[in-house]
Amino acid sequence: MIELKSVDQRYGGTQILWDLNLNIKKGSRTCIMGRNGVGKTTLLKVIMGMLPISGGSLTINNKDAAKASVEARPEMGIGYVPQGRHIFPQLTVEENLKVSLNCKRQTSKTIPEHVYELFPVLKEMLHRRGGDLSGGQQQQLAIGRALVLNPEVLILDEPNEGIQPNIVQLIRDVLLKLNKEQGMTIILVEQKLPFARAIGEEFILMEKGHVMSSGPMAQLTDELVGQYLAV
Ligand SMILES: Nc1ncnc2c1ncn2[C@@H]1O[C@H](COP(=O)(O)OP(=O)(O)OP(=O)(O)O)[C@@H](O)[C@H]1O
Repeated sequence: MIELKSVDQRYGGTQILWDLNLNIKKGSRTCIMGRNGVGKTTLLKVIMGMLPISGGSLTINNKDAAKASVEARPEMGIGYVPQGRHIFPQLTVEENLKVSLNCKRQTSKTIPEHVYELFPVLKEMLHRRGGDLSGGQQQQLAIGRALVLNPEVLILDEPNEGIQPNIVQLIRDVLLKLNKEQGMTIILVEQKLPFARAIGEEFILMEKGHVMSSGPMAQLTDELVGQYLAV
């Protein structure tokens, strides 16, 4: 459902992504891995339409998405949880969640109850300012905000950075539930191997803007880990 063919991307004169090919299937769980600075976030931003590509093609549900703006992504059924969460600190939890309701895809003007069922703390803290929440609560808010639009694909950039273990477990359980019960496609950038193995059915290993290896998670050998992930 998301396909990249020979994609190149540049920041000014510096090429970051090189001849990148990727085919994300509907209902799959894919984990993108690699050391710091290899281009994982850049790849997600390309899929999100936040960065233009300088070569190749990007299609979403067989439609050319290379020139479609980031604002068009929710209508295409894509939800995004950025690195660093990017919640609005001055707005309440409820107001943060309602930000998504302004999007055209959303016909209802209320927050779907399942968001609170998945993350009960959001209901408890509905009137608390986003900036006053803990890191783990903010991450639940960031994921909840993306889920308000009932996306078909959920893209997450290192959701566990600086999060305590019980919340990491909750996020893992929520992602697996969304995938298994709703068939939601999950694309995850993750550096921590146990979490990547728990979520990913497929892996993609990147280095210096290239995909070096990909396949079923069972084929992610210690040798590949040593070569492309260990620091
Ligand atoms: N706005 C920018 N302008 C120029 N170069 C950038 C910009 N953003 C990122 N880069 C460079 O692009 C490369 C890839 O960065 P990117 O953030 O995609 O890597 P990453 O694999 O997600 O790293 P991390 O795990 O640290 O988040 C890095 O060399 C980075 O310095």
